Amino acid sequence: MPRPDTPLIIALDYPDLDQALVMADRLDPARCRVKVGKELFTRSGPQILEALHARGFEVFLDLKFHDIPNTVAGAVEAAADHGVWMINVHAGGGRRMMEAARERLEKRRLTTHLIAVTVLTSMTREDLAEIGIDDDPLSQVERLAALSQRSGMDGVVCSAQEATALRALCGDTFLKVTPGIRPSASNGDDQRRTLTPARALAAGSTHLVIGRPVTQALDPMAALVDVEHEIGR
Ligand SMILES: O=C(O)c1cc(=O)[nH]c(=O)n1[C@@H]1O[C@H](COP(=O)(O)O)[C@@H](O)[C@H]1O
Repeated sequence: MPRPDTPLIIALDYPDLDQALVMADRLDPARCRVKVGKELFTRSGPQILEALHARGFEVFLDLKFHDIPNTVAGAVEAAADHGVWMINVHAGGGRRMMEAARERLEKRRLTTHLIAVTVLTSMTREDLAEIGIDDDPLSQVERLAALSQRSGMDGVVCSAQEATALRALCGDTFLKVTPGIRPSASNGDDQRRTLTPARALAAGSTHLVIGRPVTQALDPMAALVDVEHEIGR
């Protein structure tokens, strides 16, 4: 199966396997990747990964591990053993945690992409202040992205609003996976640091994570085609 030549990752945020697969069956694995997150994986377990792989999809398993180094290294190894395309940890777990995750994958020669979440796209400067970080999201994202790169991550999750700054800081090949993508007509839901698909790509995002604007649309496929047109695909 050739790698899909697309930056699009569709978030299958559904409460069970059946609903997720109804959506997956309407998508083309040559035109997008899919993301399995905490709710779906907690309900369905690895079965959903097998079902998506059988349909030819590359899967981002988004479980955002954040724990002591030894625990995260084991969790990352278990996730990568499912043969997924990408997995993630929280950069806030620190250098030793990220290095332990990277070392475990290297020891096992597992080639899944390993990236770190910087500042969640739902968070604002005020949210950061409430957890004791008196700084703007961009500065905190830059700090965590630099640490992630030094700790052996392949890239980060950030808002597309920070992608241009991270391109300058970490280079073109460092992955910038950006959720919080909102076509101009849609509302932001619980997201706070958003950008449209076209502006996100122009800013330097390497991958766009899109959930509700597609999955909750009256016609999900039409919504996806609109996004593809917007980014010139
Ligand atoms: O790691 C993620 O994927 C993630 C990080 C982040 O900072 N913000 C964020 O929204 N996400 C995920 O990206 C998806 C965004 O979905 P929508 O807001 O519905 O487009 C959800 O599955 C989130 O769990």
